[in-house]
Order: sequence, then structure tokens, then C-alpha cells
Amino acid sequence: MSHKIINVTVRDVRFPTSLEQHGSDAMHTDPDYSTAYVVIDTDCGLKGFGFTFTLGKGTEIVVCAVEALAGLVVGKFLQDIVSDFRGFYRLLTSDGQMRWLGPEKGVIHLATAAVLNAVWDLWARAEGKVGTVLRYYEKNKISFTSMTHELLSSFSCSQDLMLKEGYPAYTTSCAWLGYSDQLLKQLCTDALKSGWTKFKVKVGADLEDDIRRCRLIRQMIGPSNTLMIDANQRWDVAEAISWVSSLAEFKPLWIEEPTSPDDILGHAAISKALAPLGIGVATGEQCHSRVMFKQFLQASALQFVQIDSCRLGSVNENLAVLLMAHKFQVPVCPHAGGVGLCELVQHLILFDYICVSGSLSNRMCEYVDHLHEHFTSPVVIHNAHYMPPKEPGYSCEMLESSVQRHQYPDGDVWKMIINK
Ligand SMILES: C[C@H](O)[C@@H](O)[C@@H](O)[C@H](O)C(=O)O
Ligand SMILES: [Mg+2]
Repeated sequence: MSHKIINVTVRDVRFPTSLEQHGSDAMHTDPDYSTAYVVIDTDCGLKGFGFTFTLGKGTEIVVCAVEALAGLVVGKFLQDIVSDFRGFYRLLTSDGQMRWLGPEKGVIHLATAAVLNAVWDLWARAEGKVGTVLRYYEKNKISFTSMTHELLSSFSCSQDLMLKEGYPAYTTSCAWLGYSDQLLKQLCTDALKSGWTKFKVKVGADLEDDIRRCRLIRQMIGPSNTLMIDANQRWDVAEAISWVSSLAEFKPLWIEEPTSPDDILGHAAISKALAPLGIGVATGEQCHSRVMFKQFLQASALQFVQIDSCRLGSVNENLAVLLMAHKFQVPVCPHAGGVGLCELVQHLILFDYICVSGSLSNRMCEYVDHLHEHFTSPVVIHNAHYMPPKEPGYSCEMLESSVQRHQYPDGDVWKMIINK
């Protein structure tokens, strides 16, 4: 079948998560988890769904950027796109006028991610597959193929393990910064009961609060479970080193986003200073391109790579980062959560394990327990592991009823909030 793309639509879909402080951190105190939600229509009726993730205000700007890119997509045939996916990626990112808005960063790159996520979803649905990424990888004969040849031959064995046990996850949803100690305790108790062993806590606004919260959670989870801390870029370099040193007694595995996401050498200095304390640096949720990741890796500026399915240019660019991380032997622990990021990133991390890294050492994927009910194929978590998705596609499709209710500003949910 030809699968000619005949239409690309995009909608501003927002969830009022800030009302309950879900997702709050030291820099983003009132996030409304949102998406610029893209639907691609084809001449044969098949659709592709995709989105990028935003925090509420400004989603309308991403919507405009998607509309600007749509002209490059409508009229194309899926087969032509995927037989030269590199060319298509460049078409979207290298338009002679639009690239001035990035290039490959900021709003225009978020829009590129939304469009490409929808194309990947469409391709996987057209093939009736979950794992189109593997085919892309083989077809494009990425130069790492020989390096991972052995891993590819152990493909079925790793795949069996994933199908049986799933991919290990950690939870962030017990300890958002705006949650009270009482709520934190309750959520942590529930999470321990459900089998969670790895927990991330938001820090960075007030040191005394951080000490109290980290002590509380460490006491609850005990010495052998894993704790991570996340400052969401709140500090400068010297402040990060001294602040995290004050939290070292709680034995965090990593400090995430200690400073500006663009300060590669700053991250390197923090990594060096914290290494003797056994604390690594994790970053990536606002690392906007593979070029930045390359330098982070070259400068030994991070010890955990946090790819993001909606900030980088979809599967295409994430794949480049997975391969570089493997070359540098740095574990990938994707950023997820938000709305829909868990749904997308599960595909990438399974691919990383089965075809690239072949290792689970120091590796885990983020999970938050919000908004999955709005997806047609929500993630399945079992015993704190992501179970492989079974439906063909990239798991991007939202329930149409959810989209309509949450569309901003005309959906019922927003009409009620705005008219209050
Ligand atoms: C605003 C968001 O909830 C962030 O706080 C979140 O993505 C966070 O940094 C995370 O690591 O999950
Ligand atoms: Mg984070």
C-alpha cells in the first residue's frame, strides 16, 4: 500500500497537573503536563500519532512550529520517507529558512520530535510491528554494527528476558518538590509495597528541606534500596558541589541536572568533585541534541545519559545517542514521566538493551504514575519493571475523548478551570 500522507493536524492538549503539584521541582513549580499532539492521515486511512512534551504555557508556540513543518510532510509517501530516513530528518531540520529558528534546538526541535514521533508510529503501524527501530538500524548500516554484532546475535535471548521480566524502572512520583512530607511517606509506603526499590527525590530549593526529605525517604527505603536526587538546574557549579556534598550522607546514586543543562565543562567539574563521594552526575532531559551529548561524553561530564524521546529528534537522534553512550560505556537511564514519555521511551530502552548495550548494570528507566489512562496502549508496569509493549506502533496514541476534554483552552476541563 502506498501510504501517502495527506494531512497533518496538531492540537494543544494540557492536563492541569499543577493543581496537585504533580511534577513540581526546584525550577518548574507549577507544571501542567501538556503535549503538542500530532495526527498524520494517509490516503489509505492509516494514521500515525505523535507528540512532544511541554509544561503548559507556550504549547501554542510549539503547535505553530508543527504547522510550519507540516508543509514538508504532506504529500510524501511513507515508503520514500523510511527508505531515506536520514534525508527526511535533514529535510525537517535543515530547511534553509526554518533552521534559523534552531538549528536543532528549542521550539522548532520539539516540533520536529512531535512530527517524527508520529512518522515512526505510522511506520510501525503500517508494518504491524512494535520494533521498527531494529529494521531502521539494520537498513541504515550504522557503523556500529560490527561492534554490536555479538549483541545482535544474542538478540533472542535478551528479548526473552525482557518479555519475561521486563526492563527495570525507578519511580519519581513519590517525591515531587511540592508534596508534603505526609504525602511523600504515604506514596513511598505504597511504592515499597508494590515492589519499587529505586526512588528519585526532588531537591534544590532549600537545603534544610532537602536534608529532612532525603533523611525521611532513606529511612523508609532502607540502606540497600537506591536513591537519586534531582535539582533541575537550580545551582551554579560551586553551589552544586557544596549542596550535594551536604546530602552525601544519604548516599544518592546520582545528582541529576545540578546546573545549567548547557554547561558541559561545569558538569565535568561537578562530576570530578563528586566522584570521591560515590555520586555520579546524570543529565539529558534538556540536552537538546546529539552534538551536546557527544561533548558531555567526551568531557566525562556525565555518568548517566538521560535521553528524552520528545526533546531530541525522535528515534533517529536518540539512536545516535544510544550508540555514542555505548561507545563511551556510559549507561543510559532515560528521562520519562511527564505525559506520555514513559509510553515512548520504553521502546528506546528495550532497543538499547536488546541491540546495543546488552547490559542492565547501573541501568534503569524512569517511571511516574501520572496520566497513563489517557493513552490507548498505556505502559504496563509489573514489579517495578516495564513490560514490553504489544500493540503495533510507538504507543503515542491518546484517547480521542481525553484529547477533546483537555484541549486548551476549549476542552471541558479547561473551560471549567478558566470560568472558576
Ligand atoms: C517538570 C518535570 O516534572 C520535571 O521535574 C521532571 O521531568 C523531572 O526532571 C524528572 O526527572 O522526571
Ligand atoms: Mg529530572
